[in-house]
Amino acid sequence: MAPNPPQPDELPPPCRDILLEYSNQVRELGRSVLKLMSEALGLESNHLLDMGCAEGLSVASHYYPPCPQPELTIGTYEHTDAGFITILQQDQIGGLKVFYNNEWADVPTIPGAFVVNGGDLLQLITNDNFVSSRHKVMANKTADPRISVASFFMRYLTDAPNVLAPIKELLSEDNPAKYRGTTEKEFSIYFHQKGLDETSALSHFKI
Ligand SMILES: O=C(O)CCC(=O)C(=O)O
Ligand SMILES: [Fe+2]
Repeated sequence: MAPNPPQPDELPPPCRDILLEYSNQVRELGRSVLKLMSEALGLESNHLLDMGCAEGLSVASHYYPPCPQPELTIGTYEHTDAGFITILQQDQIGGLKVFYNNEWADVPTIPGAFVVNGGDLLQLITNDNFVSSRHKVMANKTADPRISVASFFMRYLTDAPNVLAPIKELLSEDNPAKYRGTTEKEFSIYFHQKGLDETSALSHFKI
Protein backbone atom coordinates (compact mmCIF):
# COMPACT_ATOMS: atom_id res chain seq x y z
CA MET A 1 0.00 0.00 0.00
CA ALA A 2 3.04 2.30 0.40
CA PRO A 3 5.16 3.75 -1.02
CA ASN A 4 3.55 2.47 -4.26
CA PRO A 5 -0.20 2.07 -3.62
CA PRO A 6 -2.10 -0.22 -6.00
CA GLN A 7 -4.62 1.20 -8.46
CA PRO A 8 -8.08 0.67 -6.92
CA ASP A 9 -9.09 -1.60 -9.83
CA GLU A 10 -6.16 -3.92 -9.01
CA LEU A 11 -7.90 -4.81 -5.72
CA PRO A 12 -10.82 -7.27 -5.53
CA PRO A 13 -14.11 -5.29 -5.50
CA PRO A 14 -15.48 -6.83 -2.24
CA CYS A 15 -12.56 -5.48 -0.19
CA ARG A 16 -11.35 -2.58 -2.36
CA ASP A 17 -12.73 0.40 -0.43
CA ILE A 18 -12.22 -1.09 3.01
CA LEU A 19 -8.63 -2.10 2.27
CA LEU A 20 -7.69 1.41 1.14
CA GLU A 21 -9.45 2.95 4.15
CA TYR A 22 -7.96 0.38 6.55
CA SER A 23 -4.42 0.93 5.30
CA ASN A 24 -4.73 4.71 5.70
CA GLN A 25 -5.97 4.30 9.26
CA VAL A 26 -3.42 1.64 10.20
CA ARG A 27 -0.63 3.82 8.84
CA GLU A 28 -1.72 6.61 11.19
CA LEU A 29 -1.82 4.14 14.09
CA GLY A 30 1.68 2.94 13.16
CA ARG A 31 2.95 6.51 13.11
CA SER A 32 1.60 7.04 16.65
CA VAL A 33 3.18 3.80 17.88
CA LEU A 34 6.53 4.72 16.30
CA LYS A 35 6.43 8.13 18.00
CA LEU A 36 5.84 6.47 21.37
CA MET A 37 8.66 4.01 20.69
CA SER A 38 11.03 6.89 19.86
CA GLU A 39 10.17 8.55 23.14
CA ALA A 40 10.62 5.27 25.02
CA LEU A 41 14.15 5.15 23.60
CA GLY A 42 14.83 8.67 24.90
CA LEU A 43 14.84 10.12 21.36
CA GLU A 44 12.89 12.94 19.71
CA SER A 45 9.36 11.68 19.06
CA ASN A 46 9.83 11.93 15.27
CA HIS A 47 13.14 10.08 15.24
CA LEU A 48 11.88 6.71 13.93
CA LEU A 49 9.51 8.44 11.48
CA ASP A 50 12.39 10.57 10.17
CA MET A 51 14.34 7.34 9.57
CA GLY A 52 11.53 6.22 7.25
CA CYS A 53 9.99 3.55 9.49
CA ALA A 54 6.43 4.40 8.36
CA GLU A 55 7.20 4.94 4.65
CA GLY A 56 6.53 1.35 3.62
CA LEU A 57 3.33 -0.59 4.29
CA SER A 58 2.24 -4.02 3.05
CA VAL A 59 -1.06 -5.52 4.17
CA ALA A 60 -1.53 -9.31 4.13
CA SER A 61 -4.74 -11.13 5.01
CA HIS A 62 -4.46 -14.69 6.32
CA TYR A 63 -7.12 -17.40 6.23
CA TYR A 64 -6.52 -20.49 8.38
CA PRO A 65 -9.12 -23.19 7.66
CA PRO A 66 -10.30 -25.36 10.58
CA CYS A 67 -8.07 -28.42 10.92
CA PRO A 68 -9.38 -31.85 12.03
CA GLN A 69 -5.96 -32.89 13.47
CA PRO A 70 -4.27 -29.67 14.63
CA GLU A 71 -1.64 -31.60 16.61
CA LEU A 72 -0.14 -32.85 13.33
CA THR A 73 0.48 -29.43 11.81
CA ILE A 74 0.91 -25.70 12.43
CA GLY A 75 -0.82 -22.57 11.10
CA THR A 76 2.27 -20.40 10.53
CA TYR A 77 5.78 -21.62 11.35
CA GLU A 78 7.71 -19.79 14.07
CA HIS A 79 9.43 -16.64 12.78
CA THR A 80 10.17 -12.98 13.38
CA ASP A 81 8.86 -10.33 10.99
CA ALA A 82 11.42 -8.53 8.85
CA GLY A 83 10.36 -4.89 9.12
CA PHE A 84 10.13 -2.23 11.79
CA ILE A 85 6.73 -3.03 13.30
CA THR A 86 3.76 -5.19 12.34
CA ILE A 87 0.24 -4.21 13.40
CA LEU A 88 -1.85 -7.34 13.55
CA GLN A 89 -5.58 -7.73 13.81
CA GLN A 90 -6.75 -11.21 14.76
CA ASP A 91 -10.30 -12.49 15.15
CA GLN A 92 -11.75 -14.31 18.17
CA ILE A 93 -10.47 -17.81 17.24
CA GLY A 94 -7.01 -17.47 18.81
CA GLY A 95 -3.90 -19.55 18.15
CA LEU A 96 -1.24 -16.83 18.01
CA LYS A 97 1.68 -17.51 20.34
CA VAL A 98 4.68 -15.35 21.20
CA PHE A 99 7.98 -16.55 22.69
CA TYR A 100 8.29 -14.64 25.96
CA ASN A 101 10.35 -15.36 29.08
CA ASN A 102 11.67 -18.56 27.49
CA GLU A 103 8.28 -20.07 26.81
CA TRP A 104 5.49 -19.90 24.25
CA ALA A 105 2.65 -17.72 25.55
CA ASP A 106 -0.84 -17.39 24.08
CA VAL A 107 -1.68 -13.93 22.77
CA PRO A 108 -5.24 -13.40 24.04
CA THR A 109 -7.89 -12.29 21.57
CA ILE A 110 -9.38 -8.98 22.69
CA PRO A 111 -12.15 -7.51 20.49
CA GLY A 112 -11.01 -4.22 18.98
CA ALA A 113 -7.38 -4.64 20.12
CA PHE A 114 -4.33 -4.79 17.85
CA VAL A 115 -1.14 -6.76 18.43
CA VAL A 116 2.06 -4.84 17.67
CA ASN A 117 5.10 -6.98 16.92
CA GLY A 118 8.57 -5.47 16.72
CA GLY A 119 10.48 -6.72 13.67
CA ASP A 120 14.12 -7.44 12.82
CA LEU A 121 14.86 -4.02 11.33
CA LEU A 122 13.62 -2.33 14.52
CA GLN A 123 16.00 -4.56 16.47
CA LEU A 124 18.85 -3.63 14.11
CA ILE A 125 18.40 0.14 14.29
CA THR A 126 17.82 0.11 18.07
CA ASN A 127 20.93 -2.07 18.59
CA ASP A 128 18.82 -4.68 20.46
CA ASN A 129 16.97 -2.15 22.69
CA PHE A 130 13.81 -3.53 21.09
CA VAL A 131 14.03 -7.23 20.24
CA SER A 132 11.95 -8.65 17.39
CA SER A 133 9.21 -10.96 18.63
CA ARG A 134 9.30 -14.65 17.77
CA HIS A 135 5.78 -15.79 17.05
CA LYS A 136 3.81 -18.58 15.40
CA VAL A 137 0.18 -19.53 14.78
CA MET A 138 -1.26 -22.88 15.88
CA ALA A 139 -3.80 -24.75 13.76
CA ASN A 140 -7.30 -24.87 15.26
CA LYS A 141 -10.02 -27.52 15.32
CA THR A 142 -12.77 -24.91 15.68
CA ALA A 143 -15.83 -24.87 13.42
CA ASP A 144 -14.86 -21.51 11.90
CA PRO A 145 -11.72 -20.49 10.02
CA ARG A 146 -9.30 -18.04 11.64
CA ILE A 147 -8.79 -14.75 9.82
CA SER A 148 -6.09 -12.18 10.54
CA VAL A 149 -4.80 -9.03 8.87
CA ALA A 150 -1.11 -8.18 9.22
CA SER A 151 0.19 -4.71 8.32
CA PHE A 152 3.95 -4.71 7.84
CA PHE A 153 5.82 -1.42 8.15
CA MET A 154 8.76 -1.70 5.77
CA ARG A 155 9.60 -0.93 2.15
CA TYR A 156 9.82 -4.53 0.88
CA LEU A 157 12.13 -5.07 -2.08
CA THR A 158 11.89 -1.35 -2.83
CA ASP A 159 14.73 1.10 -3.35
CA ALA A 160 14.86 3.48 -0.40
CA PRO A 161 17.53 6.16 -0.22
CA ASN A 162 18.61 5.74 3.39
CA VAL A 163 21.14 3.36 4.92
CA LEU A 164 19.85 1.78 8.14
CA ALA A 165 22.30 1.25 10.98
CA PRO A 166 22.14 1.33 14.79
CA ILE A 167 21.00 4.79 15.94
CA LYS A 168 24.07 6.78 17.04
CA GLU A 169 22.32 8.28 20.09
CA LEU A 170 21.83 4.75 21.47
CA LEU A 171 25.51 3.82 21.19
CA SER A 172 28.40 4.40 23.57
CA GLU A 173 31.89 3.05 24.16
CA ASP A 174 30.38 0.32 26.33
CA ASN A 175 27.57 -0.31 23.88
CA PRO A 176 29.05 -0.29 20.37
CA ALA A 177 27.07 -1.01 17.21
CA LYS A 178 26.16 -4.68 16.94
CA TYR A 179 25.04 -4.52 13.29
CA ARG A 180 26.44 -3.17 10.04
CA GLY A 181 24.47 -0.76 7.90
CA THR A 182 22.01 -2.10 5.36
CA THR A 183 19.02 -0.98 3.30
CA GLU A 184 15.41 -2.13 3.41
CA LYS A 185 15.92 -3.66 -0.04
CA GLU A 186 19.07 -5.61 0.89
CA PHE A 187 17.52 -6.77 4.15
CA SER A 188 14.24 -7.87 2.60
CA ILE A 189 15.99 -9.75 -0.22
CA TYR A 190 18.09 -11.64 2.33
CA PHE A 191 15.07 -12.28 4.59
CA HIS A 192 13.04 -13.78 1.74
CA GLN A 193 15.93 -15.87 0.43
CA LYS A 194 16.41 -17.34 3.89
CA GLY A 195 12.71 -18.19 4.27
CA LEU A 196 10.64 -18.58 7.45
CA ASP A 197 12.59 -20.78 9.85
CA GLU A 198 13.99 -20.70 13.36
CA THR A 199 17.15 -18.85 12.32
CA SER A 200 17.32 -15.06 12.52
CA ALA A 201 18.12 -12.96 9.46
CA LEU A 202 19.86 -10.56 11.84
CA SER A 203 22.89 -12.80 12.35
CA HIS A 204 23.86 -12.12 8.72
CA PHE A 205 24.16 -8.40 9.55
CA LYS A 206 26.00 -8.75 12.88
CA ILE A 207 29.40 -7.08 13.18
O1 LIG B 1 -1.99 -14.70 11.51
C1 LIG B 1 -1.38 -14.21 12.46
O2 LIG B 1 -1.91 -13.94 13.53
C2 LIG B 1 0.10 -13.92 12.34
C3 LIG B 1 0.61 -13.87 10.94
C4 LIG B 1 2.07 -13.54 10.90
O3 LIG B 1 2.81 -13.79 11.82
C5 LIG B 1 2.63 -12.86 9.73
O4 LIG B 1 1.92 -12.64 8.75
O5 LIG B 1 3.83 -12.53 9.76
FE1 LIG C 1 4.67 -12.73 11.59
